[in-house]
Amino acid sequence: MPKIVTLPGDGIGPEVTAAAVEVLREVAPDVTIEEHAIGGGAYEDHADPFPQRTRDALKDADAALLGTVGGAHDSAWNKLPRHLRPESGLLALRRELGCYANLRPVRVLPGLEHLSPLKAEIARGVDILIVRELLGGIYFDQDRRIDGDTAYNTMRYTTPEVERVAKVAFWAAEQRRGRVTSVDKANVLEVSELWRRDVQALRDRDYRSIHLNHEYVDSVAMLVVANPSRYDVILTENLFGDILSDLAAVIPGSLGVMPSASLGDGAGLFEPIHGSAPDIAGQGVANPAAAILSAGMLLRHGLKRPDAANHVDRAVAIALREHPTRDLGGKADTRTFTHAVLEALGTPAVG
Ligand SMILES: NC(=O)c1ccc[n+]([C@@H]2O[C@H](COP(=O)([O-])OP(=O)(O)OC[C@H]3O[C@@H](n4cnc5c(N)ncnc54)[C@H](O)[C@@H]3O)[C@@H](O)[C@H]2O)c1
Ligand SMILES: CC(C)[C@H](C(=O)O)[C@@H](O)C(=O)O
Ligand SMILES: [Mg+2]
Repeated sequence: MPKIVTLPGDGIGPEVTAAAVEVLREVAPDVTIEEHAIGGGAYEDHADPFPQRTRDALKDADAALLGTVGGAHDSAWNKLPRHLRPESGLLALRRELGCYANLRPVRVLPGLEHLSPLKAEIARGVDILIVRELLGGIYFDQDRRIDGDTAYNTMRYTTPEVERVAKVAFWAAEQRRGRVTSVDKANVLEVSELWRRDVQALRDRDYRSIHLNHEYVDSVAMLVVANPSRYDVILTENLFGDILSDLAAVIPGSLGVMPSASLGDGAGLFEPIHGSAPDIAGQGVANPAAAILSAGMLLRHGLKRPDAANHVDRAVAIALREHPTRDLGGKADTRTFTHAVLEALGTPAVG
């Protein structure tokens, strides 16, 4: 029996994870689901944002489903030594699982372009996959410190790190429209120069059927919202991918519909890309679509159950059409939306 570890975390994390778990129980009733602590709450209870008990539970898990971690800007958690902060728990989790490739799909489903603040003709049919490198770059380099009134972080990548995530992007493009745009800042940064060189060399050696081009991150930040249909797969490093994926959430209309899958050496990690949304936490109004779609990605990539995954995607699309949540300009709260998904799961697919 497959085992899934859920890590609800902080803020709206428990609210959206509960919705995703309801959906998982419906479409995969044979799966064992075990809940564990992470983030600020875990620090409060266990003095560690990624407690040993959570690490142990992950050892024999087939996949992990995360909610969100972190507090508001004025939270006392932000004054803790960095390794004890909620976000450090999440970064340690990603490292523990060896999840180096973060897949962040950006899709405007048929008939849902009205949920986008962009013109319908720009949003219609958008289907981008952002492949974000997740274990390297400026996030993880240990050459970092605050030294009086000077602070340092280091962006460093090695060829093996670039190649392993680029392979995932090329593999994904092979299942899609065969195009990869590698995003960097090679006009300024040596790290990007190496990134570009290695991605191009890998394409020329092993993926000659893929159309690869290179663009600068500042330009992509404009083009991805001005003309999103020009992109198929976007491959980029950790920090650029973090920023571009929140920006790309504008296309479908909200961070609340943006799921992700983090893949690598072992069990995958599945999580919405949004944060703990302290401004709405506890009100029961968070959009659980991103968490439910992340459970769908877990079924697809983690448990290799594409039929169940498609079933979930379709149910979420119906619920978004009929009961959009407040972040999308609708009225549905978390409960109403989740009910709508569960109801849609019960109706047979047409066509
Ligand atoms: N993966 C994660 O756990 C993760 C990701 C991003 C931010 N964070 C943390 O979350 C905290 C808050 O960060 P932030 O405010 O910059 O970003 P955020 O993503 O939490 O919120 C940004 C805005 O989007 C809205 N929003 C986000 N998700 C939503 C949803 N599902 N439904 C409706 N509205 C939603 C919020 O209400 C807010 O107005 C910080 O502590 C940050 O470090 C965690
Ligand atoms: C909370 C933070 C560590 C995280 C990141 O920067 O990767 C978040 O912003 C995300 O996008 O998952
Ligand atoms: Mg982010």
